[in-house]
Amino acid sequence: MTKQSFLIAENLEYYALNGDILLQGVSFALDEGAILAIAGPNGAGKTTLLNLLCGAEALALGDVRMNGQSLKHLSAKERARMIAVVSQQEFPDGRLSLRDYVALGQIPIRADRSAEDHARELNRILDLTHLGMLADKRMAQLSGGERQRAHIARALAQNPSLLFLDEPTNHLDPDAKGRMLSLVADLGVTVVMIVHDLVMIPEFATHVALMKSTHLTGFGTVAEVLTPERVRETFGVDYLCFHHEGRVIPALDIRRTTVST
Ligand SMILES: Nc1ncnc2c1ncn2[C@@H]1O[C@H](COP(=O)(O)OP(=O)(O)OP(=O)(O)O)[C@@H](O)[C@H]1O
Repeated sequence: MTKQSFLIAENLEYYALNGDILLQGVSFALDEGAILAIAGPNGAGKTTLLNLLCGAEALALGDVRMNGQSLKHLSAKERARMIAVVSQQEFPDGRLSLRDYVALGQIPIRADRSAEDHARELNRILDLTHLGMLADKRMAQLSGGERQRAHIARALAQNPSLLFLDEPTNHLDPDAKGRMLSLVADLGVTVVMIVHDLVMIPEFATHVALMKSTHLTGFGTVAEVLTPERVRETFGVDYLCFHHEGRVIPALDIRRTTVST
């Protein structure tokens, strides 16, 4: 018997209320522990796809299966024990302390551990995300980058087996960006994230889903999908690869746009 993929998307379709197609014919299979970067031009349908995969929006057609179970048959409680999501629309109560905000992530798994174990795990996550020193600050007092790290820490506190992130490096400076993506890549959980910065993808992702105008233009390993030809076809910019100290360093020539998106 062949091993079943951990996350399976089968012919996903989604429509706006006025009937416009927002997503069509999206199918892929991802193994456990893979890090999938979803990339594509603005308006391609990346957030729509992420929302369907995590169950935030109901599918018009198709199915999403996680660990063999259809998302349609999972209760909200079962989903919360499996999936954590950091969207672009996180508006926490500014009066909450950072520590209390991150602890909200532990609610779905509260019964799994003792209060002491939860407190210990919370401190570990605050350290891991370099937020320990800020734990008593109120959410309203944090900078944009600190708040973004807090959202990710809250998601980690949920101890998910599948983590969905919509542009996780938003507001982060280059050093914090690198540290956050390394952290996410080393978690050992399956991750699906929208990434705008193409040059980050080879450093942290194992797989790429390229999107354009409501559908996938490529799905596969980074080496298979992130090629100069496909990037030019999808984004209309030149994707260059430099060799430096035994590594391939990608770059975008954004002044050489070739097609409109
Ligand atoms: N509820 C909705 N009703 C109508 N149109 C929608 C709705 N949600 C999204 N759209 C449209 O669907 C398209 C895809 O939106 P989506 O947010 O998925 O794109 P995206 O690839 O995430 O874009 P960006 O990179 O700009 O965040 C856009 O043209 C958007 O205007």
